[in-house]
Amino acid sequence: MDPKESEWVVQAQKRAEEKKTHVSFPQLKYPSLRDDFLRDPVTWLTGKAMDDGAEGLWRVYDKLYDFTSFMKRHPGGQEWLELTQGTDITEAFEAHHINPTTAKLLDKFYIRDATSPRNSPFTFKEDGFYKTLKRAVFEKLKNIPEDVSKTADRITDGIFVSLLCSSAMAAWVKNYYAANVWYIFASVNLALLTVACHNYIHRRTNWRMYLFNMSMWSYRDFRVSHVISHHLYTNTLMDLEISSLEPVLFYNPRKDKPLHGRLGFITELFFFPFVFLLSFLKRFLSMFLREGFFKKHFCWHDGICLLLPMSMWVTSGASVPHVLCTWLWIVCTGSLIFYSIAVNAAHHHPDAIKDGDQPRSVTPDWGEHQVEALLDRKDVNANVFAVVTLFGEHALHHLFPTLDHAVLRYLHPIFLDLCDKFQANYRVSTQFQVVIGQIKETMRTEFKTLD
Ligand code: HEM
Repeated sequence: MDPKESEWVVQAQKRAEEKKTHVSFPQLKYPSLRDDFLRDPVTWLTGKAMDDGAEGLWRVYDKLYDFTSFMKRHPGGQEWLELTQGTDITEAFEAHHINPTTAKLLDKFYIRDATSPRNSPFTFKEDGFYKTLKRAVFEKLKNIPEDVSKTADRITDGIFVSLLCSSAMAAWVKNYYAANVWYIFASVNLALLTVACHNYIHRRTNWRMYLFNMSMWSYRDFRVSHVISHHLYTNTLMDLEISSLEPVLFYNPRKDKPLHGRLGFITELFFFPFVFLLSFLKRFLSMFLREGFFKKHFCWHDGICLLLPMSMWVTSGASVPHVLCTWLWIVCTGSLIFYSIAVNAAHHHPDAIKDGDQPRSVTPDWGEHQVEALLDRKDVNANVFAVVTLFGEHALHHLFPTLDHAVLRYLHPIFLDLCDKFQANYRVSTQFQVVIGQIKETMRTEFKTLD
């Protein structure tokens, strides 16, 4: 039986302090290496492998598979299987394959049964919300015109060209005020390009995902911290995006240190402008602290960020120090804009469930949990440009991350129908309300009960 409201708060507080289990899902142990100093993708994957019982193979539900021979042939790209070896990929497998025939391939690679229970609270029942929705979406996709996704491609390419032109102008013009206007415009372009490229990182290998690295971030790191972690274990203790922000005090979902919540809003302001730079520096720090890290985790595409200062230098003819200085300003301001968009997108709101809050079930349907862990914004969803550049259509994007953002609007009728039928807790708000909610959430110091 669910504990009463007052009992929940006491129990949850105790669990948060002990750090032996999740707070909302006490059947799961506290994630290994979660509080490691670096909290980077490598630590996260290592900790997950320690907890998942995959024995160096890949785990899907309670079976272990060896996909080594399949990795190079995987239609979604080798990288997905390379990154997840040794872990439980049930959520990743379910969320990334809409075609029901994909599951039939698993048998070919079966090795043995797992010996420990799954380290995840989520379920995927055949007659549950997510699987029912997935079947309906698979049928619906057959009737959506193929060129719909070209809109997002055009928007992304346009922003990329605009970034190259505006950053070159920022370095070229001599007038102080004109240079500032171009630099701010370039920063906005960089932030919007980073968000737009996120649309491509979730999918099979494609060239636009590499443009994400123009920000100095790594799309490969993001595939772990965002795609495999945040998207699949949203707002739980296994959500790396949340845990990696905790040390900078901006946000403390566990509310076990209330002061963090209050300081959060102030520290955000100091932290946001440097996020791209900090993540770049953190990768270098990891390189020195981890044996073999460079070989395994640095790739040619980590150099893509240098294309921006190089193109500015070539096209503007300005001096190298001037180009570098302008570029750093663009990167820092772009970072501030990107983070302002990201934290005000969907999840950081008192109405979105987080670890510590009382769940409706300790073994929820995965899709229902996704819907509970976010709020959609109707004003953003009304416009395709806003959807692509402001993390719009957030609920459907979480549920079907491989679908182009521009396609998602066609799925609304069946999604709303099934939310109704399964009484999924889907909420729609406005961008303004979500910003206000984000500020309230940063100051929240209480666990939420079912009431
Ligand atoms: C970490 C786990 C995995 C991730 C993140 C992943 C990701 C992806 C992605 C992003 C796509 C492209 C989807 C699209 O363009 O619509 C894809 C396609 C595909 N993947 Fe995976 N995958 C994973 C594991 C597997 C496994 C274990 C198998 C087979 C046993 C598999 C078989 C396939 C197949 C057959 C397709 C093509 C599906 C289609 O086009 O309908 N994947 N995968």
